[in-house]
Amino acid sequence: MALLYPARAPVLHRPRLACRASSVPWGCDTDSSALDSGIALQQWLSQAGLPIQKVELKNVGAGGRGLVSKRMLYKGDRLLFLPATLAITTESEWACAEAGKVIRAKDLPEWPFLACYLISEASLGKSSPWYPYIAALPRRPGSILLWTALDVETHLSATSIKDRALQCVREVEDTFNDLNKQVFMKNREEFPPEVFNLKSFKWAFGILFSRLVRLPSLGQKLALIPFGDMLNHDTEVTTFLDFDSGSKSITCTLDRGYESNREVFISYGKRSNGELLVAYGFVPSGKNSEDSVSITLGLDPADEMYEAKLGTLKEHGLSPQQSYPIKLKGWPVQLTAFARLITSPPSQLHRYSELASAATEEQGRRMQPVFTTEEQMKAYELILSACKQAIAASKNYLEVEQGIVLFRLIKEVPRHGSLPKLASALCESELKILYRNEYILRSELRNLRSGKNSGLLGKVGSMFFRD
Ligand SMILES: C[S@@+](CC[C@H](N)C(=O)[O-])C[C@H]1O[C@@H](n2cnc3c(N)ncnc32)[C@H](O)[C@@H]1O
Repeated sequence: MALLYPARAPVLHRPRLACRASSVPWGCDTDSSALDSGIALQQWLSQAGLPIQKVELKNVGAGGRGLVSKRMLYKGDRLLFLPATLAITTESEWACAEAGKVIRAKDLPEWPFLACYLISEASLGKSSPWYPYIAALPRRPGSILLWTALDVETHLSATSIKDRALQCVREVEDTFNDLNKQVFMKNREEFPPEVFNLKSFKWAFGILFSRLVRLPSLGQKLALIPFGDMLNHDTEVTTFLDFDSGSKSITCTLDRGYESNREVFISYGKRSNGELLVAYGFVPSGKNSEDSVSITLGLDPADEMYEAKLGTLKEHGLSPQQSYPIKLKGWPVQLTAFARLITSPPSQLHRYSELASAATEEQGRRMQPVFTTEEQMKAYELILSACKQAIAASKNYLEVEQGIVLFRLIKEVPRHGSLPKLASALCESELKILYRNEYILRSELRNLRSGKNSGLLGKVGSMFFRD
């Protein structure tokens, strides 16, 4: 691939393999040394060409460190102007050239490539040109990778993100196992096991999950942006980091003004609270209009039309179990179509294909299958029962957890990290969405039974939302 911009590391220095530090993890302890290493990072960046900033690194409470305005900032102001050479991408030069040569020859996807790069540079300690940056990275990056599979099972079972969380942990482990077999074990001199192991891989992936950004102006290229990655997320903000071809630097343009000494935020993308927990290890406390709960419906194996429905679903690229995101404003039209198919009697065989098509992401946006009142009611009853089950699971988790918290307070048993707290916050935000949808569904069903159109759904048999 052609070089998009010069990608040399700031200080060119090629350490020998023997320089690798043997212990993992790297980075700083966010409770104590975080701000010091962050300030050292700022000094290093200024020497390497980062202009004087309108924001400075400070402790900001819930978000750990963040960037705070040094003076009044206005909508449209641009921040950072970080020279592109100070961003870590797949084009950055490897301080350990031998390891870089092996990895480049494997033509890896960006994520595992960058994970290997980060481990390689981190293990070189001060011999890596990125040392001041790596020293300021959290030793325990907040992402689901800090959790064990048992933690996820214990604390996220009542939430709709559990499967995604488990899949995420599994995929990172599988990627490590593949690389270990295919690359590390075959090149032990460049990839010693005390450095390239599952623990360091999870650390690197945790850093990538919680800090990597896509740069739209560079064809969605992935990059770690020192200092820019100290910006915390706000669900209402739309500002994002990008490469600016005029200044040949990474900047962001503010979508709003900030008074002096206020934390400045960017957006990590449109994500539900569950997705933020999995990738970034936090649940936002305020409103999140992108928040959603995944509702899963499935074909009933006892349905006499099971095979016919299954075949139709397959034809449309759907599985016998499908998950759809429901939001505060309601559920997607595709979910109604899927529920309609599941509840369809044999006499409706001729409509199965139409319903399966309307249950797909693509077609659901355009199609408006017409339902009779009775058909609509059956579909809503099914969705309502899925909501009720999810509500019961969340309430149960919160009750048990609150009981345990009381027990912990009495016994002064330390909590295991903040997992229960995060899981409880997620359960509470999911419950809000579930209760709202339960309310809408009940009202709709009441109105359908009495032959009234509630106005909540607009036209009966029409849509709820089409994103
Ligand atoms: C890109 S880093 C931002 C810098 C980070 N605060 C630090 O001290 O290194 C992303 C991490 O910041 C924290 N974070 C970002 N936005 C947050 C928010 N709105 N609430 C709580 N934590 C947040 C999470 O730990 C997340 O994994």
